[in-house]
Amino acid sequence: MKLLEGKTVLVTGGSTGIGRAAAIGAAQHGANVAINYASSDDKAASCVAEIEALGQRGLAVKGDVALPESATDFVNKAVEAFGRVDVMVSNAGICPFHAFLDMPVETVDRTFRVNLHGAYYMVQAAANQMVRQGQGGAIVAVSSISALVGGEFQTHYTPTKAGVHSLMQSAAIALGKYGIRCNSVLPGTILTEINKEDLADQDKRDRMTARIPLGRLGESEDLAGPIVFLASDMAAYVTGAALLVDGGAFVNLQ
Ligand SMILES: NC(=O)C1=CN([C@@H]2O[C@H](COP(=O)(O)OP(=O)(O)OC[C@H]3O[C@@H](n4cnc5c(N)ncnc54)[C@H](O)[C@@H]3O)[C@@H](O)[C@H]2O)C=CC1
Ligand SMILES: C[C@H](O)[C@@H]1OC(=O)[C@H](O)[C@@H]1O
Repeated sequence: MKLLEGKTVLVTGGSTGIGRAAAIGAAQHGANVAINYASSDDKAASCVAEIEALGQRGLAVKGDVALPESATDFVNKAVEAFGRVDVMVSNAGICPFHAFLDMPVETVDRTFRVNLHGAYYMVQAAANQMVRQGQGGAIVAVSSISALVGGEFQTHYTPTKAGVHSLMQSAAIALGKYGIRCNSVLPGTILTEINKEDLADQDKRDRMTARIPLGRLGESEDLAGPIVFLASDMAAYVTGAALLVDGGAFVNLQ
């Protein structure tokens, strides 16, 4: 059963990792997919090729999510290509691990701008388009287990993920009257580029794995199903919710 047949799905940071898995998952479920990407034209092109190989239409739009104009540009180009926006997956993010006491101002600023401001502008631009269309829509933000728990080297990052989680709650209230649902997924530790260097430390990797009742770190594809579900009409009465996708790590105190 295809859950997103005929829908147009937009994904930020869609050329790699969780965003790419969401884009491909949406295409497997019958959606045309536009991805926003920051830098690598080759990775974006290969994602579009994968979407097209599934028989769907794909589009890649370059843009820094930290800039408000990237959001309107992304939405406008997707509408030009596909006629509408049904789903926004706000996923782009960075996590430059760093100690707290000597955290550079620029690192804090950039992390906030990409992860939180970027999500805000993208969600707002998509919501305005959905309101203009008058047929509702779905927004899924990629927050994190880090919205709920801290990290010694993530003092600049975890507040952005709590912020994204909170943004989905408030947007769910603001947009409910338009039939637009807003939810977040809260991934645990997923093996992607964002933590490749951090998890090269085998001790840390083993500690993270030991905390997970399902016995393994996550893969990007583990997020595709939950994101597609929240984007689909199967979740028609789900809004303002947050879905942990962490193999059980959060609940594992002892
Ligand atoms: N990997 C993990 O363990 C977890 C990741 N997350 C979140 O998942 C999201 C995706 O990250 P991953 O797939 O893990 O890593 P990733 O590094 O593969 O993906 C991040 C994507 O965002 C893009 N991006 C970064 N800055 C951007 C900008 N200014 N404008 C446009 N795109 C930009 C990157 O180019 C990349 O494609 C992030 O928001 C991250 O915080 C949340 C929880 C756990
Ligand atoms: C990048 C980290 O490995 C990852 O990011 C998150 O949001 C998770 O909490 C992990 O710490």
